[in-house]
Amino acid sequence: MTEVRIASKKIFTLVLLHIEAQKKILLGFKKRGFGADRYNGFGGKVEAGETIEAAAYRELEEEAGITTDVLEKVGLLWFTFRGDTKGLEVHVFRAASYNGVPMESEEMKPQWFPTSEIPFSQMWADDHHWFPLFLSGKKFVGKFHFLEDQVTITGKVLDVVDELPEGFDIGIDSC
Ligand SMILES: CNc1ncnc2c1ncn2[C@@H]1O[C@H](COP(=O)(O)OP(=O)(O)OP(=O)(O)O)[C@@H](O)[C@H]1O
Repeated sequence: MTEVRIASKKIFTLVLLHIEAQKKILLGFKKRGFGADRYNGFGGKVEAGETIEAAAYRELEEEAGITTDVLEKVGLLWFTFRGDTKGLEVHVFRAASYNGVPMESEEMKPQWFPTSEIPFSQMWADDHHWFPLFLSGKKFVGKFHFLEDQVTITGKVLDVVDELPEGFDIGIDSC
């Protein structure tokens, strides 16, 4: 067990558009910034004065050029990195339908994938742990501790829950 001291947190959203009837999911190839050159859902930092849900709708539109009528909150993830006292709290949402046509933005290039062919080798290392829970309609809470390389996971907790907590506490954690 390693002790991790987290002094502050940043809140992010992550939206996954999952069309269950067609067994497909929309991901975006991130062209710049944090997580560049990886596929991910659409999302970003929650801005001051904005609700987390509003940020999720906004980022989906900004990054993928589409809107959705309903977002369901399905997951809460907590990422920490060795040598960094900042925690990343990611609120994961599911969209089951959308309006418009997915379009490439400055940040993301959207691409559909069959849910049986999700490109985990080109995604964040945590994704292959929790995507199966997402795809099977579960709600989940996960904590992942990474090395500085942002690839190696040295600590992991992942639980299926009935109700999602509001967020994570900063302070001392072990993993
Ligand atoms: C560590 N393991 C991780 N696994 C899966 N997803 C992760 C992640 N860590 C961050 N994410 C997501 O990556 C996006 C970053 O967003 P990011 O581009 O930094 O934000 P935003 O669009 O506000 O940035 P700009 O400042 O405009 O560039 C955001 O959806 C966030 O939820």
